Amino acid sequence: MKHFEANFDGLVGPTHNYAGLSFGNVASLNNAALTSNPKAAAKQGLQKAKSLADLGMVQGVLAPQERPDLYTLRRIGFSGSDAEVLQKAAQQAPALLNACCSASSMWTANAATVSPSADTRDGKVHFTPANLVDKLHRSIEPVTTGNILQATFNNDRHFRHHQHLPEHTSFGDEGAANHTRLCSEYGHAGVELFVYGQQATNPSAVKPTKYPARQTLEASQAVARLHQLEDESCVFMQQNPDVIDQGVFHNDVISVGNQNVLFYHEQAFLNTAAKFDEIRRKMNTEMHFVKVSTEQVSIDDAVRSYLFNTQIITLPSGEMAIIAPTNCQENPAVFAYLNELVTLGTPIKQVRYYDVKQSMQNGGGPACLRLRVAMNEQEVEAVNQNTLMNNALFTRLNTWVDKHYRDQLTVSDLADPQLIIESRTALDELTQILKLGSVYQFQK
Ligand SMILES: NCCC[C@H](NC(=O)CCC(=O)O)C(=O)O
Repeated sequence: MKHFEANFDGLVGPTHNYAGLSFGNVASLNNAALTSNPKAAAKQGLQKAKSLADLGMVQGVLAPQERPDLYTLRRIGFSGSDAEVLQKAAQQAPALLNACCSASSMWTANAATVSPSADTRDGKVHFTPANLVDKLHRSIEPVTTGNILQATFNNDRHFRHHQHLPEHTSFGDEGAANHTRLCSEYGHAGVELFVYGQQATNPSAVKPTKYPARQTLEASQAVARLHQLEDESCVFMQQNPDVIDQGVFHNDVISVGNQNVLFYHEQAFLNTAAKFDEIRRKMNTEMHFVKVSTEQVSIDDAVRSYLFNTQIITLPSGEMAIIAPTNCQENPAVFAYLNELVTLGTPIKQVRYYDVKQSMQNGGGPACLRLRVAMNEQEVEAVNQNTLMNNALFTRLNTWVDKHYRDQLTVSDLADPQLIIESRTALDELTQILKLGSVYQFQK
C-alpha cells in the first residue's frame, strides 16, 4: 500500500492582524501595531499550499476559527448585543479584545499532535489538539480545533480524536511544533521525537529565564500515552533554554525533521549526543543528522530568517526538498548556507522559496502553517475529500478570499462590529465549500 505525508495548511482567517500578543516571539513583538493585509496573507498561504499539491504532494486545508470570539468576551462579563460586547471590550479591556481577535489558528503546526497509524497500538491515526495555555489568545483555540479536526478527519475506523490536555501550565502543549516523527518510510513504524522546554514537576530542572518555555515534558508524555505509543518508539529531548531566551519559542524554529533526516542548529537541544544515540538505537534505519553550526548561521539569523521553520518534504521522485520562506533568500548567511546544503550529499537536493511574509511578521513560517499527517491510501480516502487541495478548490478559495477579506486591518479596526458580520459570513460559506457541517459556535 502507498503511504504519504500529507500537509494540512491553516487558512488565514479574516481578522489576521499584528497586535503583538506573543511574548517570547520576536517577530510578533517587533511588528506589533503594523497594518496587516488579511487578503494577501490568505492568498500567500493558499499559493504555498497549491504549489505543494502541484509538486504531487497530498495537501489539505484546515478551516480558521471564528474571530472576534464573542463567546469568550461574554464569558468574561461583557454583555449586550454583539456590537455592544465589542465596543465595551474595546473601551474597558482592549488587550482582552485583541486576544479574542487573533487569527493565530492559521499556524496549524500548533493545532494538534498527530501520530500515524504505523506507530500506534490500535492502528489508528491519533490527534490531540494542543491546549496552548501559555498564550491567552491561543488558549481559546482547542475546542474549535477539535471540531475542525473531527470534521476533516471524520472517520472512526481510521481516526481517533482525543480531548486537549488539562488547561494548566503543567500541561502546556503546543502541538506538532514540538514533535517530529522520524522513520524510514512513512508507512513504517517510526520514532516520535518530543521536544519540551521545561519540566513542570521538577523545580530544580533547568529552564529559560527570560521567555516562557511553552511545552512541558509532562504534556509530551501525556500525548505519547494517549496516542498509544511504545516507549521504545519515543524520545523526549529538552530544548536548549538559552535559545528559547533568544526567541526560539517552539522547537520548529530551530530544527525540522523528515523521514530519516533531522536538520538542526547545533545549539537547539540539551544533551544532544546522548539523545541522538537514543534516536539511532530506536530507529531501524540510518539517520542523517544535518547540523548547522553557529559559525555558519547565528541564532539571530536563524530566528530572523526561519531557516529551520522550513518544511522538508519527500517529492514523488524520492528526493527531498526544502520549502523555505523568501526571508531565507534575503539573509546572506542563510542563503549562502542553503545554496551549499544542496551540494553536501545529504538527502536534501532542492530548495524552493515562497513568500509568506504576512505570516512571518507574526512569527509563523512555512512549517508553522502546516500540520503533518502521515497516512496510507485508505486513510487518505477516509479524509473529508472537500478539504484536499486541487485546481478547483484553489480557485474557489481565492474567489472566496477576494469576496470576504479586507486589504488592510489595523488593531483599532478590531472594534468594528462589521468585522463580526464579515467574518461569520465568510466562515459560514467556507463550511459549505469544505462541507464541514457546523463547527463554529455561531452555527450551533
Ligand atoms: N508556530 C508559529 C506560531 C506563531 C504565533 N504567533 C502569534 O500568535 C502572534 C499573534 C500576534 O502577535 O498578534 C505564536 O506565537 O504562537
